[in-house]
Amino acid sequence: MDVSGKVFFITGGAQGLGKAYAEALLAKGAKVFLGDVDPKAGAETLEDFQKRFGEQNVKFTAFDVTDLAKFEAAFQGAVSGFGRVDVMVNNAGIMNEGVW
Ligand SMILES: NC(=O)c1ccc[n+]([C@@H]2O[C@H](COP(=O)([O-])OP(=O)(O)OC[C@H]3O[C@@H](n4cnc5c(N)ncnc54)[C@H](O)[C@@H]3O)[C@@H](O)[C@H]2O)c1
Ligand SMILES: CCCCC[C@H](O)/C=C/C=C\C=C\C=C\[C@@H](O)[C@@H](O)CCCC(=O)O
Repeated sequence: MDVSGKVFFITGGAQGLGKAYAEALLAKGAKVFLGDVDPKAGAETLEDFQKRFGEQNVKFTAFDVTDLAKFEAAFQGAVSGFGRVDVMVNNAGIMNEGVW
């Protein structure tokens, strides 16, 4: 699949699977908006990716996906900044393997 130039909005993108999806997509020429509730991890990931893939190709905003107003503001920011969102990756979530 050719993702070059496509815009991806990835929640929970500061670390783990969301970060890995973002890295793979950026390496293939996509543009990525990262959202995450963790501002420190998000800022670190943003700095790393902007250095490697270009400042204009990746953006980050800290927000909790359960806060609808913040979620909508971030999404509109991504649409305004990149011109559109092509693919939504609803990755943020909680997995409690320890209690299974
Ligand atoms: N890792 C696995 O083996 C596995 C398997 C099945 C499903 N999943 C699912 O995949 C997703 C990612 O898993 P992971 O292993 O990368 O987890 P992870 O904990 O490594 O990363 C999750 C990221 O989401 C962020 N996040 C958590 N709650 C948030 C919220 N309310 N709003 C915004 N950001 C939030 C965290 O800050 C973190 O950066 C989760 O939904 C998880 O349940 C993972
Ligand atoms: C060739 C043009 C390249 C332009 C690149 C441009 O810089 C890309 C920007 C991409 C996304 C920007 C998103 C910004 C989002 C924030 O404004 C938003 O999330 C803030 C929400 C604030 C709030 O109310 O919580």
